[in-house]
Amino acid sequence: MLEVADLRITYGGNSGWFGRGKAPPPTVKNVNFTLKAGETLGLVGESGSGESTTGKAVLGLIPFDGSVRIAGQDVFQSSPSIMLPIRRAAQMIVQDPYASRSAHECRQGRCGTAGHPRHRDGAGAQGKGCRTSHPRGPDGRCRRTLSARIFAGQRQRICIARALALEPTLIVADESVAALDVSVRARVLDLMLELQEQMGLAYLFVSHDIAVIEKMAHHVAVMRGGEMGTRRQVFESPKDNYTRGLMAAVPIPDPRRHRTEAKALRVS
Ligand SMILES: Nc1ncnc2c1ncn2[C@@H]1O[C@H](COP(=O)(O)OP(=O)(O)OP(=O)(O)O)[C@@H](O)[C@H]1O
Repeated sequence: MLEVADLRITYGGNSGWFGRGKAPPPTVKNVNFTLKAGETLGLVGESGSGESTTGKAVLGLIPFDGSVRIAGQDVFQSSPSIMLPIRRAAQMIVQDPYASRSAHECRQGRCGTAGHPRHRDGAGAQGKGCRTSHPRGPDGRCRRTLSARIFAGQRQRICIARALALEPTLIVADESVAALDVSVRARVLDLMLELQEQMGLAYLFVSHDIAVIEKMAHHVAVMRGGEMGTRRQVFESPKDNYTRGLMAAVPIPDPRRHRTEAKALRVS
């Protein structure tokens, strides 16, 4: 579904007076991974290590060096006629459900529609979007509600619905549940897993929340450190020091385990 090879991204490539200054260092370099249909790759790393940048490059939203292929087609080098279905097949679920909705959009019945008008097939896409945002609720309820009055979980489901309205096969989910409280987050993640099973979706899942990655990902790639493997390999027996440090920084919500581990650290 997705092949990324030797990805390199530099922001502000031409710096200085007429671009003659020293080029800034790349934000992302040497990134390689693949993602199969129906699977999730969790992209983790400390803040600023370039996961979001990588997600944007995968969708062709920012320029990059190297190669990104979706369903075998090069994201930048294919002709527009080849790219149109590929752009429809790869969608993003954004990080902030509050920033992504205007207060009146839902009332106007546009909350379930998505993408560039060229991608839409009118009422079909809109109806599908609304059904997806309310899989267990009455059809089209969101059309009558101001989005300012929709609660966070519902908003995030609308973001998911927008991404799904074009029937994508690949979704880049960039901190998609970061703005949600714990119980709503769990419900949205369950919904995403359910949709993955039903639609065979591939997710590139970017999150700083290791617990979210542990729940969602089949494979995990660590930015900066570069370790990659199955969820089990990376979480249970990380080989790289950077990954071990990243895992050790995750707070343990069990005070008894925390005390035992702290004691063990003091003894050693
Ligand atoms: N448009 C931009 N122009 C210049 N620099 C940018 C731009 N977007 C991001 N950066 C810089 O690139 C680096 C990586 O940003 P990115 O958002 O990809 O990181 P991240 O690991 O996803 O972290 P976070 O989740 O905290 O945003 C950061 O230092 C950031 O300041």
